[in-house]
Amino acid sequence: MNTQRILAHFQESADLKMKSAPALAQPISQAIELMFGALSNGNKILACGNGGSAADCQHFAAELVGRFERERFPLPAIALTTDTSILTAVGNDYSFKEIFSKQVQAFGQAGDILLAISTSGNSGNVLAAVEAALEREMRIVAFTGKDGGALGKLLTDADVHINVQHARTARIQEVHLCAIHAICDGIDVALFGGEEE
Ligand SMILES: O=C(CO)[C@@H](O)[C@H](O)[C@H](O)[C@H](O)COP(=O)(O)O
Ligand SMILES: [Zn+2]
Repeated sequence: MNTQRILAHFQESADLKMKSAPALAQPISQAIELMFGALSNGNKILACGNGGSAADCQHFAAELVGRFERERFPLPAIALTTDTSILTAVGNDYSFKEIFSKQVQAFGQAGDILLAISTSGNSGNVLAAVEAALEREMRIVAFTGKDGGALGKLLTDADVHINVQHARTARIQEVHLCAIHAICDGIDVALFGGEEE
């Protein structure tokens, strides 16, 4: 295969990251403050998304429960994408739309955070989870792409919206992962202090 096509993936990904950074720095900083505040109060973070975004939820939870770059105590974050018995039972007995919202109703408490990831902003199960979380007085950190979709419109001023304005799902996800790592780093800096860069 012509390597030009492969090089173009790297170029587009790098370009979008650089183009997105100025607009995303502020909401990422707000997400760090919101999450650090919740964790400091004894609250937890739940995370939901589909496909590659489900993997991002698990990636994020692993870095909070395990560690990111610094040795520290475990922080409470749960990916709602992993328990196949819950996912299949709720999907089978109720609907696929409810696979995350039922878990938010089961585990979510006021003051907890829902990390909701959808590149289209239109996945029904993520929207239902956000609605359930808002009903429980949780706050939302939403990662979206494109125009933010219906998810962007559900958010309140108390929530955080990290929107990557691009049409291509893969590219949006690559920026989401960079933002997730920036949040993990920011939480560690909030806990332990760090070099201001
Ligand atoms: O990873 C990818 C594409 O890169 C896919 O698995 C993708 O995540 C799936 O098509 C998702 O169902 C898309 O959902 P969403 O991001 O629009 O909420
Ligand atoms: Zn993918």
